[in-house]
Amino acid sequence: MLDTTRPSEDDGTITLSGIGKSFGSFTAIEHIDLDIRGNEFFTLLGPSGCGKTTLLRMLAGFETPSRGEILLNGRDIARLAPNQRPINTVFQNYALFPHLSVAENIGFALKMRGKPRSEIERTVEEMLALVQLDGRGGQLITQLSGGQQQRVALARALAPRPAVLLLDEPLSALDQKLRKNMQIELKRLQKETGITFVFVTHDQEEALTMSDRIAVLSNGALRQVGTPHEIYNHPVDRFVADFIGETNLLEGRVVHEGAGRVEVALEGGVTVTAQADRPLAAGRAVTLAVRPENTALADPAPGQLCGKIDQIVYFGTDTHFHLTLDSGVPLVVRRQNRADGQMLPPVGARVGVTLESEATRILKD
Ligand SMILES: Nc1ncnc2c1ncn2[C@@H]1O[C@H](COP(=O)(O)OP(=O)(O)OP(=O)(O)O)[C@@H](O)[C@H]1O
Repeated sequence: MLDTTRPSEDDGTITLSGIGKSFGSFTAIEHIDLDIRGNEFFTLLGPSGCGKTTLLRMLAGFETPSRGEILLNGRDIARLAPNQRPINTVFQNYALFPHLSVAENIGFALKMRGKPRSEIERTVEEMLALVQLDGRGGQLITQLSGGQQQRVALARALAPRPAVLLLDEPLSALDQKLRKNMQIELKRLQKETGITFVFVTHDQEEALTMSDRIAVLSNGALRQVGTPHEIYNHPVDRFVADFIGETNLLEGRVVHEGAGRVEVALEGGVTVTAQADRPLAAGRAVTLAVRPENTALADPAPGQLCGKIDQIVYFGTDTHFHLTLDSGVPLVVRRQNRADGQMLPPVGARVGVTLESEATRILKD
């Protein structure tokens, strides 16, 4: 139904070059170069205060960059007013008009633009179907649940068919279950409409599930841009490794010069194999990152990482063992639960730990 109006491949392409934003003497955004592709579900992810909202507000036009260019489909839009940009925003609090009906809310922008009544009605019907609220057009906003209001907010933002939809933590007011449903729903809407979505969240799990690509920000700077798989499995530095999912960090020194598979002597003297994406000199101090799911418990043996179990946390699908290694460093081992009543070592037990060398990475710094 929407295919006739589907944007073309290069529609909704955003290029940020040298973008920065200062508030007085405070620099909220350092210097950002970033390409967001047309038809992409792109997520800005980072802790509170890292500059996500400021970046989104510059895309929307609510904030003017202190420096740099914002190109949309090759055209500089950095100094255009919000309503002159083919960009719409869905806010955290929906910002719906409570005194208008669902249909009037969805058709609002079209009416303001003086579109003919028949066109508005047709688009509103299409949008209601798209967000699965068929037949609800006549209801008042106050008669809807939180999740339904969120759908109306989405439909209203999509109705003028913007090239880009900005979403600022749009799911944070919803309870956990509804939030999961809306994540799937948003992803479907993005694929169905072909509109570029730029999504802001501080929730790493949400970012990993929904995005085509993710930009991880901290302190107003980009740390890494990549697919969820790249960000999760190949974090470039300690910040990204620590922020995305749970990660064990271990300090050590390179035993022999090399790249690719490298031997690292850990604190405490045990040697393990890890992946390096650049040549490293012998003796160089490095940090290793390994996910709990890429470690396993073993019988303690000489020359192997060993430690004591401090705590066991059961999660249904898996169990987390919190250990203190003999070197004093903490480490979490995740073990998938099986239905066969496996014997698990108890708290206080001394155990060995193995690391999957393919999944143990040497970080940049
Ligand atoms: N108008 C402003 N004047 C001064 N400082 C501001 C202004 N807007 C934002 N900042 C500062 O810029 C930094 C980035 O804020 P921003 O709202 O972009 O962060 P965020 O990553 O979206 O955080 P959150 O997840 O908490 O919303 C913060 O330190 C904030 O205090």
